[in-house]
This record gives sequence, structure tokens and C-alpha cells, in this order.
Amino acid sequence: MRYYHNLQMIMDKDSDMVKDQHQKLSGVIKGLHKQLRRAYRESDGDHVSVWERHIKDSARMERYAQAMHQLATQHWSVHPDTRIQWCRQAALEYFFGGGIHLALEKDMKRKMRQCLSKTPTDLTNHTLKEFGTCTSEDEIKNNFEEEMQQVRENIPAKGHVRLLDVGSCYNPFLECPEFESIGIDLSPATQSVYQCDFLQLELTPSLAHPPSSSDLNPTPLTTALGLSLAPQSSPVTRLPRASFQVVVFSLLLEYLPAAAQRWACCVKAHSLLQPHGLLLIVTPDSNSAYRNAPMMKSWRQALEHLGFHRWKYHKMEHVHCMAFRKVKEELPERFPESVENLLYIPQDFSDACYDDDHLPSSERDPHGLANDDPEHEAQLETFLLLSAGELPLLCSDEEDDGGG
Ligand SMILES: C[S@@+](CC[C@H](N)C(=O)[O-])C[C@H]1O[C@@H](n2cnc3c(N)ncnc32)[C@H](O)[C@@H]1O
Repeated sequence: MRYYHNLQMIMDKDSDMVKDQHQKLSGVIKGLHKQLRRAYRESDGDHVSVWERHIKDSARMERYAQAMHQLATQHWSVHPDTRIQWCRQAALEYFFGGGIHLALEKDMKRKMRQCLSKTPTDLTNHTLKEFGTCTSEDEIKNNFEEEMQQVRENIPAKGHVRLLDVGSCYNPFLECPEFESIGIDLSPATQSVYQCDFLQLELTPSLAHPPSSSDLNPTPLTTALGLSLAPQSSPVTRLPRASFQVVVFSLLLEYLPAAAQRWACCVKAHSLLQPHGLLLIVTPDSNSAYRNAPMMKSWRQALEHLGFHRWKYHKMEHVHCMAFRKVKEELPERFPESVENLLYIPQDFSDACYDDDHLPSSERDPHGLANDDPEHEAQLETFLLLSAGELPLLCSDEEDDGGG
């Protein structure tokens, strides 16, 4: 009896220590996000200078990287790594489970409905641009068959799905055999991740001969992209357009304090993707599916302006998971004014989350452990604290095009 009592005490103590450490680690994450947002707010919108100062603080970014790595691999590893698994499953369903085919078929039917419901005089410049000169059902079907054939030829072989994980930290997709995963991060936590500031990444013209999926022995992606074999020590400063089939932003966008920076990342992702490629976005939110539904709708609109179509959406307990497919090859020439503001996060509007001047400054409180957050500031934090454990499906958007 006494033995079990002692064992219980040891276990309680252990569990307190784990909780304590968990809180410290999530404090490092939370502290950095908060400091960045505060700096941005005080800069009067000058996100460029804020970012320049931020990326000089390599010691702080390294602390963050280690904390994130530890949280993800030690504290959350007791549960399946669901955000990563969700991304993996989405990409597999899309490329190998008929997802892409269904999505294109839906596009074709939509075009057919819209195009055929118009009389020739209704076909304004806009609709002509959108639907070409298709005026008959047969023509639309033929175009679809041609496009489908091209898509089939370009579907990557398993093992060669080219995936760019932005803000990768520890390259979790390296363990997925279906992908050729390139992880990039401001401050890599592991050797396999390339150092890269995605905001400053230059885009070069597409490769004349992109690594081919029909090729039995395609050139390794790193070779094709001219990347070094020593990732961490070799910053990536440029990448060719249209060289990836999947781009992942897992817990990336909310790190960036300005909506304009989030927008810049999405624009870049569009350029880096091949036609019909997938942009996978995971963002924290421990509220119910409906609480931030307007924000998700707004993000969707932003991405649609860029030429993406939302294919799949799941609200899990602590995160929103979204898959957008690239449906237009070229970016539009113009965007609506202030379109970037569509990519807002609740903290953008909240004065309260900066209302902590009475607390030690982040310099004096380098781990951001002060427990001062108002509720809405707590999305990532709750996610971090509750861990990405079991993330049951709470909501899936039936209106999306085929992804369930
Ligand atoms: C919350 S962590 C997410 C890590 C990982 N993706 C995951 O889901 O566990 C955010 C990561 O984004 C990285 N990051 C932020 N801005 C970046 C940028 N402009 N370029 C590259 N990485 C960036 C940070 O260094 C950090 O490692």
C-alpha cells in the first residue's frame, strides 16, 4: 500500500515537473510572438524595420527554435502529431486518392453550368476571360479531358512529392516517405533544416527541366534546386518558381506580426507551387469552430484573390487545418486595396494584449513567462499548453471542392 502511495507521489511530482517545463517552453514561444507584435504596434506600421531588428536577434530565435522543437517532439509526442499527419493525409488524398481528379471534375461542371447558362451577350469580357471561348458542352468536356491528361502525367510518384515546409523548425515531414521534403526556417532547430528567411527569399525563373515524376530516377530535389548538402550552415536565399507540389505553413502565419507579411508569404507560396499544387495552412485556435469562422472566411477570400481554391478544411480541437489548391497559374495583375488585411489574426486588433507595460519588459522577462494574457491572446498559447494531443474533428466544410 505504502509502495503505491509513494509511487503515486513520484508520479505526481513528475507530472508537475513536466507541466512546469511545458509552461516554460510555451512561455518562450509566447514571449517572442508578443514582443514582435508589440514592436510592430509601436513602429506605426513599419514592419520592415521591425523584422530587420528581429532577425538580428539570433540568440532569441535560437532559444525559440529549441523550445519549439522540444515541445513538439517531447511534450506532444505522446500523442500522434496530428497537424503533421493531417497535412500528410491531405496531400496523399489529393495526389493519390482521387482528390485532384474530383476537384477538376467539379471545376468542369461549375464552368459548364456558368458558361452554358449565359447567352452570348452575357459573355462579358470577364466571363470570356474566365471560361475562354467555351460555348458548348463538348468543348468544355474536351478541355477537361486534356487538362486531366496533363495533370495525370504530372502527378508525382510516391516518394517524390516535392514539399516545402516553411517555418519547419525540425523538418517533421522528413519522416514521411511519400515526400521529398525541404524544410526552411529563420532559425533551424535541426541539421536537416535550411536556414532561410521566407520573407526575403528571392524567386528565380522556373527550372527548364523540373525534376520529373514520370522519370523512374528523378534528380533529387536538392540537386535540382542547387541546394547545398549541408542545410543548416547554408542559407537558402533563392528558389525557382513552380518547383513544389506542396507548400506547408504549419503555425507560421501567426508568428508574423503584420498582415502584409502573411500576405507576402501566401503570394510567394503561390509562385513556388506548380499548377494544381497544394498550400497547406495550419493555424492555432482552441475556440469552437464557429467563434473565428469569420476569420477563416476572410483568409479564404484572401487566398481566392491569389488564385487558390479551398479544397479541404477541418477544425480540430486546437487548430484550423486548410488545404488550398492553386487553380490559376498566374497571379492577377491587380488586387483589391488593402487585400492583405483579410489575413488578420485576432491579436492584430487587440490593444489589450499589449497592455502589459506594468509587467517587466521582455528584456527583463526574456522568457515571456508573465501570466498576463487576455483570453483572445491565448490561441497559440492554449494550443501549446493543452498540446496538440488528440485533435478530434469538430467541423469540416462541406462546400469545399471535394476534400471533405
Ligand atoms: C510555431 S513554429 C512552427 C514550427 C513547425 N512548423 C510546427 O508546426 O511545429 C514557427 C516557425 O516559423 C519560423 N519562421 C517565422 N518566420 C519565418 C520566416 N520569415 N521564414 C522562415 N521561417 C520563419 C520560426 O522560426 C519558427 O520556427
